[in-house]
Amino acid sequence: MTLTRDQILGELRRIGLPDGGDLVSRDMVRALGVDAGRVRFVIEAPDAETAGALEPVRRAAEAAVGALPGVEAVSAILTAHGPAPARPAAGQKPAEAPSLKIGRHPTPQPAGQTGPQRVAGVDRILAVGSGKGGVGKSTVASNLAVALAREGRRVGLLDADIYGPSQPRMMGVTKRPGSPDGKTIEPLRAHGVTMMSIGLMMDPDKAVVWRGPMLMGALQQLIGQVAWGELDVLIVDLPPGTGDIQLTLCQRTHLTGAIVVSTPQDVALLDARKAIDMFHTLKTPVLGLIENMSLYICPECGHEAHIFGHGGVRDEAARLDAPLLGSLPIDLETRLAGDAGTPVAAGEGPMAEAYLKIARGLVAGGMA
Ligand SMILES: Nc1ncnc2c1ncn2[C@@H]1O[C@H](COP(=O)(O)OP(=O)(O)OP(=O)(O)O)[C@@H](O)[C@H]1O
Repeated sequence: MTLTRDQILGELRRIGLPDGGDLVSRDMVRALGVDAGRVRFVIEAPDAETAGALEPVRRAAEAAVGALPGVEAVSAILTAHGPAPARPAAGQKPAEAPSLKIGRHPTPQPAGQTGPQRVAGVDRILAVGSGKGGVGKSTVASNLAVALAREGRRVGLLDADIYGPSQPRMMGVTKRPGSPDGKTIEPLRAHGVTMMSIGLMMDPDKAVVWRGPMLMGALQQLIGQVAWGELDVLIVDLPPGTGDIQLTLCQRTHLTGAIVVSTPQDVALLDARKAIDMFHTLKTPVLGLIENMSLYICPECGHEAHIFGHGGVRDEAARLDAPLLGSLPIDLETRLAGDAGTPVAAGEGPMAEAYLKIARGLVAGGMA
């Protein structure tokens, strides 16, 4: 019998909390992943103090899920996401989550401000782009963010992929961000990364039909209104291609540079070249290329197959005189981990190592 999420949530519903309710009714379970007999989930406490008191609950949750038939291993991680937002005083209306009002137009640059601006408290901003969709740009962005956080950097991740925001799923975050003061948006925290996605502000069932100026307004809000805090690096996951978002970001925000992700396939490379040309035109330095889905290693026999071609990204990097920052194989665990909300870089193994290596390279090069 295959294990289901519902079975696991059923067990977790039986784990009571010291101050009433249970793990599920209090919405504390995040990133629940079931992979064959292996179950992973995160228990998210509102603050460090509560998390400290919940260790017996975590152990009880692990034991209860571990006792289900078919479960081979359970890993429950307890996290705390900073101090809880201030409670409204008696009689005061609770602060509403801010809305990124669709249709809002970008504000013009204040008089005297020309060219790309820095974001207060943020040392570096790296844009992760691609020419073609589906090459793994968001996967690379989330894993790099997590790997950099594991290297001790203070990392932010902004999902600016307006048409297909995937960071909430990949980072295992579903909560709507709050705004205690009604002006700034409180970002969320996951896997050591401060994150915000346009996807968390929108109705997931509604298709987005925004025109350029609305997109620019939304991007401006995400960068300027989110309380990012002090960051060593903010990673921006761009939509694929060369559209309004890329243009606005490069023209309005001071970027350290761009990283372009591509598969070795010719059609992907052709589009990657267009993205690189756009960054050059916008005077955004291209810091390097990352080859994703570079090869497939058969888990049964170890045979290596170059499904999307071979060497194309390396050649392109050489042509551009830009570094090849890393080559990442097609890897089932990467896909499963992304779908389950815990990027593969948060765990152990060759893929986590590969991402850590890229992260160390960026830190050593002063880019992150
Ligand atoms: N190295 C990899 N091995 C296996 N699967 C991968 C790898 N990289 C990405 N994927 C999977 O490929 C799919 C597409 O990845 P992702 O969403 O990161 O691409 P993208 O370039 O951001 O796409 P889009 O721009 O269209 O949002 C996802 O299901 C992801 O888990």
